[in-house]
Amino acid sequence: MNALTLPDIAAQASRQALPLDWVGMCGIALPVLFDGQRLSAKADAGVSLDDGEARGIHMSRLYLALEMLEQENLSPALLRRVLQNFLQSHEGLSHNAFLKIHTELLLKRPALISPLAGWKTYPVSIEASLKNTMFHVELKIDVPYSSTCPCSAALSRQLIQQQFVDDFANRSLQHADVLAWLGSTKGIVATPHSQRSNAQLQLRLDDYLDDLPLIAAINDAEAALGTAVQTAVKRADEQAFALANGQNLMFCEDAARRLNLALKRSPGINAFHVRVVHAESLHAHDAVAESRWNWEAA
Ligand SMILES: Nc1nc2c(ncn2[C@@H]2O[C@H](COP(=O)(O)OP(=O)(O)OP(=O)(O)O)[C@@H](O)[C@H]2O)c(=O)[nH]1
Repeated sequence: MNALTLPDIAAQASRQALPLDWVGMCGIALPVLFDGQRLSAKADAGVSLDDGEARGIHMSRLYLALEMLEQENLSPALLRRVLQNFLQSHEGLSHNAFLKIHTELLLKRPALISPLAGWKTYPVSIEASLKNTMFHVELKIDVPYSSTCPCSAALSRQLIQQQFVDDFANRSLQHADVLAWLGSTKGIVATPHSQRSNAQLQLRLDDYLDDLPLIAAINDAEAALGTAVQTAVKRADEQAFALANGQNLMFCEDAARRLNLALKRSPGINAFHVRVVHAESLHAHDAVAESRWNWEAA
């Protein structure tokens, strides 16, 4: 076979001269480093195709630039360098570059009482863009937690009171009888419904941060919500969790307001959009609340 020059279709002129907003690849598998951990990730890498005459971009150049992510901890500076590389390798074709990395953070969390700990995953997306030299980073983080309905708790308390009236009407109260009653199923004749819930945080970062504040944002969100889902659990931990939930009744509106206040105080965040989803055990549908701060569509 002759040594032929390989045809380069991307370099041909486009039949329809038209710029494109985003061209690239989605779902590229790659390992990334964060906080010393190697994580399995999927990347979407793209550029704008501003030269409407050009047939296509050079996908392989974007793909190869992602190698920069393998050896260095994820940081705003590293993301910016990758995006700069996208643009340098598409000089004359593209003004804007985009990179989205989706991964799962693995954090070790202590039990509430026992000296145990276990791992929890947090789905995370890091979206970086370089548009006409303007660099932006946005984080998306899912934080699971537990919520107990305050309305259901009040209705349950009323039923417990009613049961007490039924069982103790016209009787002199004896401490031992009341104590035994409280320890029986009649003492908790109704239980409020509670649910595994999810806070979806979208955070726009200050421009010149050294680090991605992923762990700080998760910690701040969990502290604000109060009843993060647990990892290793012994009975003492479960009892402490039951108490924490009983002292932390919340509607989805309460959760969204708490997150709003907490994230405004969280360093490095200059805008956010929060969506909380309570996967109700009362209904087959969810209760949802959203809150935004400094947030306009990008
Ligand atoms: N632009 C573009 N390339 C595609 C698409 N689907 C697959 N490719 C392939 O991506 C491969 C890599 O493209 P390039 O980066 O242009 O490869 P190359 O010409 O060998 O690399 P350079 O010499 O650096 O331009 C090519 O073989 C393309 O056919 C597509 O929809 N658009």
